Amino acid sequence: MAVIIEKEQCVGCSACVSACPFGAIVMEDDKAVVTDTCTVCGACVDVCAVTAITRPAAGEPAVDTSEYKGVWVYIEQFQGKVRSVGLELLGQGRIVADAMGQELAAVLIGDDVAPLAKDLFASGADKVYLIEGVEYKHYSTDAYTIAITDLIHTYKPAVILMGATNDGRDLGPRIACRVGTGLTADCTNLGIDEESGLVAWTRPAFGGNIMATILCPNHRPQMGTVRPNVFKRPEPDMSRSGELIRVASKVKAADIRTKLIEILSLADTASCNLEEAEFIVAGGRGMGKPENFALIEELAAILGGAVGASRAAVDAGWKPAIHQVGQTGKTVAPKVYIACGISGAIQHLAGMSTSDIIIAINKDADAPIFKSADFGIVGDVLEVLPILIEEIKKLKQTC
Ligand SMILES: Cc1cc2nc3c(=O)[nH]c(=O)nc-3n(C[C@H](O)[C@H](O)[C@H](O)COP(=O)(O)OP(=O)(O)OC[C@H]3O[C@@H](n4cnc5c(N)ncnc54)[C@H](O)[C@@H]3O)c2cc1C
Repeated sequence: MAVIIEKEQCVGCSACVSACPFGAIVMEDDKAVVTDTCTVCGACVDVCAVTAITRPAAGEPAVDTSEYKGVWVYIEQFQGKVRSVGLELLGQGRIVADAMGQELAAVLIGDDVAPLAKDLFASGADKVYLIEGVEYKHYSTDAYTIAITDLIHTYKPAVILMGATNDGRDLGPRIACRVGTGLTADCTNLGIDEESGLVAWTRPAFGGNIMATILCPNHRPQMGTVRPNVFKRPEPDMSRSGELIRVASKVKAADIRTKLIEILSLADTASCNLEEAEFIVAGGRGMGKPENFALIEELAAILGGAVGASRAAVDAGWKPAIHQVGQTGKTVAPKVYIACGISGAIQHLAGMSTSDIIIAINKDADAPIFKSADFGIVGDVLEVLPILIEEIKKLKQTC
């Protein structure tokens, strides 16, 4: 008996090879392969970030799925402010919970964050599980993993939704491994599978060439990370209230193996903070060369927004991948999205079509982007952008 490696899921990072104390995992064609010397110690399972490795089912206790009830949303907060993705997921979690006939709960962890609970009730939560303590003041993998894993063992939720953010991508797979369930990472949609009543998690697969819908029938909780901006935040109803459940912290200082040295101000990274931005100015191949992105950056800075890029611009090395918007980039939903020299390929639209207002600048009047745009300017982006920048500067002076 050996651990099971799903070759399709394996990303070839070889973390499992390094973690295995018995040398029982080897790389073959850039994929991990397990050999007969595997003792099923689980060291590889713990380090696999994409949950490609599982322990064999034989001998494992069967999960009684009927014991698991309720839909949970992990609420990410930073410096005492709830991140938008948590509220977006509460909105969709409410729909899922209602369809399953179950309660919706928010999991809120931090130092002195209890006042945030009222916003979570207002956004649809029936319950808030609150874990407070100085050890949770800043996110740490160890403290938050221990806290949520313990909460799951105690209260047994049926479903857990997390943002596919840096923190959620760190926490989700780790917790899923600890509680012995599966995780669908980086979902772009979710709903209920009518036949089974299970959560149907949808995510791009095979490099974005197909959309896969994934079910988790045999293990609990059903877990997934969902990209920010996929769902709209629900309108808060401040008359709603719910049950606040305070849970004692079991984390000790010695459990936390990392030390926070410095928090870099968001101002330093504002231009690539696409998921939270209200204004995004994005450039594509039509910008012509990397130097021309200075216009995009200038307009974004004047608007206090972020800089986006199409995959063509990223592939050309004009902008780092962190700026890419689209199916294999970030999903964004700003108030205003200005697409400059971007044709409007379906894979780009997949990441920005829920923006409130889309403005397109393109020299080709037949470019597909105009079909999705609220406002279109047919013209050379290198002529239009300087005029736009000057006019907005003038407007700002008079306001
Ligand atoms: C599996 C897969 C995943 C993908 N994921 C993504 C993704 O996440 N994000 C993404 O963006 N793409 C993605 N793509 C690529 C996508 O299909 C397109 O190739 C890409 O979006 C095109 O980028 P673009 O619009 O900048 O370039 P082009 O399609 O080349 O369009 C350039 C546009 O600029 C206009 N133009 C040229 N010069 C000027 C000028 N001087 N002034 C004004 N307009 C001008 C042209 O008329 C044209 O419309 C993916 C593709 C695949 C197969």
